[in-house]
Amino acid sequence: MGVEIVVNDLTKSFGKQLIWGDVTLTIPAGEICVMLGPSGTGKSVFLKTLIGLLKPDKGSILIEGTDIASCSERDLYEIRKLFGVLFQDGAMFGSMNLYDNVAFPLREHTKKSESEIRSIVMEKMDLVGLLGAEDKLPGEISGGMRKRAGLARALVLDPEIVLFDEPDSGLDPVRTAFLNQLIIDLNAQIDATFLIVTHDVNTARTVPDNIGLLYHKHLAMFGPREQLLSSEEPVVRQFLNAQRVGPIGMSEEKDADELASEEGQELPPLPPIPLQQEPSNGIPRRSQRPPGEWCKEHGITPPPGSFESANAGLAPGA
Ligand SMILES: Nc1ncnc2c1ncn2[C@@H]1O[C@H](COP(=O)(O)OP(=O)(O)OP(=O)(O)O)[C@@H](O)[C@H]1O
Repeated sequence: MGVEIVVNDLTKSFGKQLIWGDVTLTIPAGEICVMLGPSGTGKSVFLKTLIGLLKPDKGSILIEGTDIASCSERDLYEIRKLFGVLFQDGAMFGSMNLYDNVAFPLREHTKKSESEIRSIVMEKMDLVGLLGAEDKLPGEISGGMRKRAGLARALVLDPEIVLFDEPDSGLDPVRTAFLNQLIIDLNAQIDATFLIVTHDVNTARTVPDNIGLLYHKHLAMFGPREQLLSSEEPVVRQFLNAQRVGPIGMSEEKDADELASEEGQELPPLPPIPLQQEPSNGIPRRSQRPPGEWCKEHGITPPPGSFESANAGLAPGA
């Protein structure tokens, strides 16, 4: 069913450099969340902190009652078994074929026999559409296949939480669309909690239940997809619509002169909120909410044309 992650008042610095501070959010069990933010705002650092690879300076991360920011190494080892991680480049061992790469965590962390391992590896390879490619080396396959192999490996220990670090980086838009569908289908099937770090605005607009935005050393907003897609908050609006006008500049924040020169510039209206992408079998995911529910509950009128199509409001160039 997936587990909840409760992050409270988290702060992380490297030496004197504050990466982000006061990050508070709850990643709900079984749901899909996307974390966005300009380059260098510390999204990867956030993922690494969640799995205990980096220690925060302050704050807590509660998972099933254990605070992984302060627990013992032994407890951390146990908690880490709940996680599957898809690293940016798939993080495959180049000298091992896909079968051995996917089998690796099972051989390292369990006492399963080779025949049990075989059945799990083949099941996960099937889940990600890679049956038949077991003997290939990572260098012999495309980037998209490597990501799917990395995903199969992230799933072999039946994780309750799956973290995706830029799953779409380096993929063309069609491969990204297939990978997003696979992510949605997997969530429906295994019900784990998914957190995806991405730069792809279209992915953020159509895939998740919730969106977070890290900006300027803090969490600018975190909430249901409809909340962020209907938000007039300048940073959220600029980022989710891939616009140049707004507080985010070429290298993080615009200075006062740049902002002053934009004064009076009319912002384009908010684009329609697209329908959330559904599992390919058409059966709604357990955590899926009816389109428009959040807006209705909060008395927000969504932009005209919202919830009419999955491609509504595609940001230009996204
Ligand atoms: N181990 C480390 N030691 C010191 N500084 C680090 C370390 N890891 C990351 N940083 C710094 O933390 C900042 C945030 O890095 P991070 O990779 O998390 O950003 P990001 O938002 O994921 O960026 P991108 O979108 O470009 O992948 C960067 O300035 C980086 O140099």
